[in-house]
Amino acid sequence: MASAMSMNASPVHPPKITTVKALVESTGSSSIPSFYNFTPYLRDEPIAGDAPIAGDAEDAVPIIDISLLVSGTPEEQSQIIHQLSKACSDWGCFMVINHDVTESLTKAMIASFQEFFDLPEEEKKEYQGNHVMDPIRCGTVESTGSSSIPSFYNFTPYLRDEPIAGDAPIAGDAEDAVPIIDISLLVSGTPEEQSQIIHQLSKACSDWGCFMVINHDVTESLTKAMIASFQEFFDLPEEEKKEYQGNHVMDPIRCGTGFNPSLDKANYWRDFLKCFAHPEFHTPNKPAGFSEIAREFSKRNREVVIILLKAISKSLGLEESYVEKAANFELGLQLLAANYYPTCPEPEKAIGIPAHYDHGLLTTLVNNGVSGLQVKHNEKWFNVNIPANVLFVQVADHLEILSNGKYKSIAHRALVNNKATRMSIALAHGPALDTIMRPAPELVDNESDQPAYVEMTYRKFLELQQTGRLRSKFQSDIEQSKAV
Ligand SMILES: O=C(O)CCC(=O)C(=O)O
Ligand SMILES: [Fe+2]
Repeated sequence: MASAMSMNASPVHPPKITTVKALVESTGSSSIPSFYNFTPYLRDEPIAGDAPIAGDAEDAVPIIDISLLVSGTPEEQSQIIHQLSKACSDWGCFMVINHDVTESLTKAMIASFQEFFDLPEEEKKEYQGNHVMDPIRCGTVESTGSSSIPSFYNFTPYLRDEPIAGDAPIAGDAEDAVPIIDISLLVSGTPEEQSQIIHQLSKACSDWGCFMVINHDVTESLTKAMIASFQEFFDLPEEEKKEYQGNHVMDPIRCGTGFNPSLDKANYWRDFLKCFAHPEFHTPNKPAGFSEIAREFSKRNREVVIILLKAISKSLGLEESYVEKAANFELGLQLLAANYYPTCPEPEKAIGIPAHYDHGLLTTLVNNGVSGLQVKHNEKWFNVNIPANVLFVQVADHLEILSNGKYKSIAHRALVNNKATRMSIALAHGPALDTIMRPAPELVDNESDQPAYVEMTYRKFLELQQTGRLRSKFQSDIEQSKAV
């Protein structure tokens, strides 16, 4: 189901292998093919902040005396060419001295730009351009006189999708720490018990962004039947599964491999099947019984989520059907996704699903007893082992948007292992596709408090995410400033 992708160079696809499962079954080798090797891409994860600051570069950045290139002896010239080669390969930058861009000309240029910026706003407007190809273009970031920036400049929701893997330390297992919510007390507890659970939910959503739900109505036997049925689907001959291959995020049934094939750099060690389960129900018509089990499983999960959304609304100080109404949840998109991670001979090199945030309101997740899920909490990765009778629930992007950032969607990823095939089943419970989602005005409560998120429909959000444009919007700004 997953969402926030952060990789966007040209994809590298394995020749003619349609699923990781087929690959594993056909090779049985002890190393993984190079196009599954994720380690080169671990380097390009951070947008900001994680690398230490080593000091000023002046003493170290190479210095190139260009006058020697122009009028030096042949030895001097080749020495400078050697220095250039080292500068370009070691640093990617250098300082040029003794050139003909005179200091006085540079000073005059700076002074002249200063004078331009000092012109009355009206006069500068004449040169306002919007397109990177406009031959003259001036623009502005207005001073608001406030300590926060207007929401339409806020790129942080999109910056947050930075980490692909590996940067944060592993802090250990999360079971002892992830909050546990006894949903039966929300349904039939005393008023005191109910408000205690609502308080626990509020803490769980704001401190962690995830929690374990116990005593719910998705029975262990139903979950087991669902897992077994997905296993049968993945065991179908490749030819039969091909029928359900879909390419577009809006295809109601989609099976494939990877994560976001139009954006993936490396291949992910994961096959998937995704079906829209609500408002319309779609599933493959094989294996036998699959559709009935999937329908019941999706319905029961949805019932749990409705209970949780009511309690979460209350925990935000809103009336209990607030989130459901704001998201038009009656027509909400529910996506049933199964992830299949075969055993991997080199698990440290590959990744099942890179770090991402889910896009709905809440995600409910179960697995087949094999671990691999990690969540990021306080800048550390925690292993999450989901017990058989527990629904693991994650806060997703649209609850973050609706709560104006009070509750944040949680970064998570799936690692692979060399011992047992892992399967997880995630249900993304989202708003209706054409409902415009924005922060609840009640949670943007005073003048200085701006809505922290841009409004858009869930459909638009999904489409932008799929093309990588939630993130590349940010990158195009970098391109523009380079192009000036
Ligand atoms: O396999 C897992 O545990 C995580 C799956 C996931 O994050 C997703 O499907 O979005
Ligand atoms: Fe996810």
